[in-house]
Amino acid sequence: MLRVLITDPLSDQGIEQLTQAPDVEVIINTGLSPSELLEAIQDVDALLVRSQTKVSAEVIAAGKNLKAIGRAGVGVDNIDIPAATSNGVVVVNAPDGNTISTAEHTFAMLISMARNIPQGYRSTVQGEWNRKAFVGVELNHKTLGIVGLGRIGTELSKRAKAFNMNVLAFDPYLTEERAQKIGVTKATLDEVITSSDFITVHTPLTKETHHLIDAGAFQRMKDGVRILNCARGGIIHEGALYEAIQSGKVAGAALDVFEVEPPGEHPLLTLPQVTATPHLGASTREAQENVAIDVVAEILHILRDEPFKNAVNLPSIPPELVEKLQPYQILAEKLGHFASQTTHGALDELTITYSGELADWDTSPLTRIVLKGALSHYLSEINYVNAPHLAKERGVRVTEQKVSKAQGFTNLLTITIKTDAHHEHTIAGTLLNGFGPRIVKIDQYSVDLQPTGHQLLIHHHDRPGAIGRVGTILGERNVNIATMQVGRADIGGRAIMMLTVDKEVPKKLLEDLEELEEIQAVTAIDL
Ligand SMILES: NC(=O)c1ccc[n+]([C@@H]2O[C@H](COP(=O)([O-])OP(=O)(O)OC[C@H]3O[C@@H](n4cnc5c(N)ncnc54)[C@H](O)[C@@H]3O)[C@@H](O)[C@H]2O)c1
Ligand SMILES: O=C(O)CC[C@@H](O)C(=O)O
Repeated sequence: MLRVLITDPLSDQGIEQLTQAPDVEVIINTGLSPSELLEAIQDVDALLVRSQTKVSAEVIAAGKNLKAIGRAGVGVDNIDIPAATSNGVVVVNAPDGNTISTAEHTFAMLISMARNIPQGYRSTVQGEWNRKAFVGVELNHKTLGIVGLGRIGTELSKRAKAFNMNVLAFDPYLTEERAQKIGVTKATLDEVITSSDFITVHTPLTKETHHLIDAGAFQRMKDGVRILNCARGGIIHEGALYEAIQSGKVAGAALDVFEVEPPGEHPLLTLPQVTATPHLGASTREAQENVAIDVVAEILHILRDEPFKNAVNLPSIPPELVEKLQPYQILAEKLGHFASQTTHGALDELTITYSGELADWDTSPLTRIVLKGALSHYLSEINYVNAPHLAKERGVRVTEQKVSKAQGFTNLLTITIKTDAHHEHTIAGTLLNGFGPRIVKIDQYSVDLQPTGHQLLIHHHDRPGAIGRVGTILGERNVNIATMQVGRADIGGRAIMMLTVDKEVPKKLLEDLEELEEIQAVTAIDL
């Protein structure tokens, strides 16, 4: 049974998907203290959170069975991603489900700030009728500066244009072509800062964006500028914003997020120019349903070893590529696993050559899988999330090569492995239409082998009787040979036998085979 722990409030629709899954046990435990979380995480396969639960390195390390962390929403700054990666835990989020809600919320805050709606409401319910104190500004022809033109920034720009605003956007990944398509003006950060009447941030909180809008930036802004943050507390320096409002430079600020949440008795909240909401950007029925459904579907895919798309600590793969590469997954993993079992010593270098149709695709996901296969011989806690990280940590040099010719095959995946004991082996495999994965080459020998079960790779001299003697010894010890292939470099020279046997071959039997005069080496390989 797969155990999924939910520690933040999640929409019922998402939870239902889990409770209806016959292979899943759902544990809902919200509002846990850090020590309670350390206890609760111990034997679960997946953890589902929103933004409240702090998923620290300690929490991840305590999750001995933890395979996936799902974030019902976009921002994953409450999750220690490097710790998840090195522990082989996939982190998935639900990046699309709350985009519209957050863009609408930001726009709602923008209009209400321009027209002093919260201030006017507060005054009116207090019995005042003060029409002079709350004179606002129009949005028409004003400039909105957007920092971060991702999903939310883009949706916001559409709403701003509908109100006849000029939109300036700064995003390091924004091309001129995309800016034109969206209908915004591509700008530098400085242009956004110096030319906007309203400035809104929609970036993630990273080392680069932390305090991106600081005292220096406020000084360069237009007098009477209005500021919005519906992304993450910390992108705007709160102390500098306070000073800029006090000095009259900034006419208003609308904040949905704070550096520390809840902000408590925050100085900014004492200022009448500041309107605030308690991190409500994604708080609509629709957004919460969307993100819960999306993230639960992803978690189920991961736990069931099915393809998934929204991993934060894995590069995203376009669906059409997932479809193309999926049939190669078993081949890639088995080849990696095979190659590592044929060598002695610590893995030093791994060269993966993609030939034929494979040469035209982005094969980096297959490289992860080859690495996982190769390293699983050495490391038990390996998966395709942490495989590149663990390979790098151990100093394994990984090289990918692409060759359009595939030696007569439509596709060919070749792995060359070198160890510090100067062992080098090459193994190649292909995907045969209708027949699945096949190993077709071991070093210089051509073979045709299904990469499955217990295998014996025997290096020997090509002499009469050698094959018979191996068969006799195996038969005497009750080891049944299912298939056998022989390959040789030249008559009477070096040769290999590749045997598929029905059970694991005991070490003593391997040693006895090696005692035979014609035999040079015997390696048991489990695939
Ligand atoms: N208030 C809420 O409830 C709420 C809801 C959803 C998302 N969010 C937050 O909103 C933010 C944006 O979400 P999104 O879904 O649009 O994300 P996104 O990934 O689609 O967009 C982020 C954009 O920021 C850009 N960016 C990164 N670093 C930058 C930098 N230094 N300067 C300028 N641009 C930079 C990226 O290129 C990207 O285009 C995130 O921080 C997310 O956590 C808040
Ligand atoms: O869980 C929430 O409501 C906040 C979500 C939001 O901050 C996000 O980054 O997706």
